[in-house]
Amino acid sequence: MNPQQQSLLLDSAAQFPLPQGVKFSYGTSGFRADASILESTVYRVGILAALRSIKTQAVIGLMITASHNHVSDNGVKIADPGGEMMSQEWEPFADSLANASDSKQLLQLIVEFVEKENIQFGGRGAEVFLGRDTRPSGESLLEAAKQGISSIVGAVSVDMGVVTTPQLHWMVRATNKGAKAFEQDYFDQLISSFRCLVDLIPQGDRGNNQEKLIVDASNGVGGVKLEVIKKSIHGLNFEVRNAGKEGVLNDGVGADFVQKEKVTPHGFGPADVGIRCASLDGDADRLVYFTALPNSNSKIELVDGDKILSLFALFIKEQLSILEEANKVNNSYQAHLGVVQTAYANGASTDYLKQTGLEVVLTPTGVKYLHEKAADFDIGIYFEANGHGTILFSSNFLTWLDGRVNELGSTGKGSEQLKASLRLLAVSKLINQAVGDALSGLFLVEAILQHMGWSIHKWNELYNDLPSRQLKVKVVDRTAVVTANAETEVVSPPGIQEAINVLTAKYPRGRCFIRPSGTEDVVRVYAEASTQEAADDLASSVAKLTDQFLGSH
Ligand SMILES: CC(=O)N[C@H]1[C@@H](OP(=O)(O)O)O[C@H](CO)[C@@H](O)[C@@H]1O
Ligand SMILES: [Mg+2]
Repeated sequence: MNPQQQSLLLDSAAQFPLPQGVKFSYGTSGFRADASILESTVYRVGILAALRSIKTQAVIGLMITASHNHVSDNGVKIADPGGEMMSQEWEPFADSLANASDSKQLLQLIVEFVEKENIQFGGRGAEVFLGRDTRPSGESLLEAAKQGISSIVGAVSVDMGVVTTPQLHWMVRATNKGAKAFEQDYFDQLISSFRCLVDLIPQGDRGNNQEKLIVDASNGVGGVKLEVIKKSIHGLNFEVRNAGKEGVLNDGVGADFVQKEKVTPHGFGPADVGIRCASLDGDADRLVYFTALPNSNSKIELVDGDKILSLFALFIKEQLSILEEANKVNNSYQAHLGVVQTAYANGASTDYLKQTGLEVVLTPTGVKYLHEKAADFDIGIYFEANGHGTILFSSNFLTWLDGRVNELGSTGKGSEQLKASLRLLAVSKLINQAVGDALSGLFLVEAILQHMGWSIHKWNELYNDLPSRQLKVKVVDRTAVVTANAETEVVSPPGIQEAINVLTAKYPRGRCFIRPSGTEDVVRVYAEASTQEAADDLASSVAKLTDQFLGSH
């Protein structure tokens, strides 16, 4: 690093002092905190993004959002060249940068890291795409990010404006693949692949497309984008509520609220009972469906990420079996389909998926783990119960599919196989290949429901969720809980797992695990059993146990 670069960094960093008494940690969702203390963090993540871009020789994304959290919070995270979350190898560097006490220490950390990683300045420079959600603090934090990026000589930032998190990831991925990546290109891809799926629905099966869908947009960026898409999309009748014009972001609205509270969000009333509704979170990377129950005090039937996954898996399996019929003759590609869940997936969903003959893999909580695992398959479908997920297609499989389409299209034969291939290709374009995306997920759900001719009720009846309960326990040191087997077993402190097993065995269909949260200073307890009372009981007795073993605050 030359002296000119070093003095540029020193001068610029001095304008973003670290707030007193806070410790930042790059968790499952990047850095997150009250927006008022985040300027230095976002500035430093700007530097990090520029370095990452030089290292990878590719465009990197920097997103300013705190997703479903309170409107006064904000956060920042990095998208890697393929649009995925930043490599975990760089997380410790992110942590030390964010916590460097002054500009001298910051510079020293950067100099050492640049040397260790052999980051070569003076090549093609760095390019960072910036995005932010609708939070009012986003604008000033964006300035901090720009300053961080421009403190690296030759680095440039491109402001994508107010976008959903998945849009920014998509733009990074598309640009690095040499494709067009403006917002309009994203919309065009969603709209045309949705259209393609709807046009491929066998005649006579189109039933439910006139039934209205209502989308709760959490008063966030997803609502703004849906209103734009609504102007150009055909074949779907939907209304956007909580679009951000009046209400407060994530306040009694949105996917996180609906999934946790299991009641209708603000803006929904008795007139909506029985209607198919969807809910996005604040940065539109989570999606759940619900329908309000009659005479029930706003209670809902929740159709969560597990059921979205099940719907996608069924549809894809159906298309693959059409192709496999033909493969018996052609002896060609055997696509490896797999689904990825976490321990929070409802046990009934895992049983259902296995019974349908699907390969199910569990990973620890956090999208980066699920995404990585899903990428091992030709078609890997992953979802967290909270509604974050997507479908990944391997490039080998897509190349094979393209070839199939050309072959079948030119001979005019095998129209069922041609349609199945075209459907799978359309799904690969509709669904975001970079990260879970509520908008693309929503259009895929809608296309599949139309294809199946299913109502939300029929979809919800795929299986019945086991009653479950989640609790949080504040302990002295949550890192004392060490887990194994995708967080389903505690290996330390010793003895606690045996005690959990004894309690769990008392309840029919009992299942229970504890793990330290990656985003809050708590240990989470999850329990499920055949009745709600039993699930509640099991959760509270394991919470007590956790408290006994780990001591409360
Ligand atoms: C039980 C639960 O919902 N956990 C969430 C939550 O992680 P925790 O590590 O449990 O705090 O936030 C993550 C980031 O948004 C999300 O990936 C995850 O699913
Ligand atoms: Mg989110």
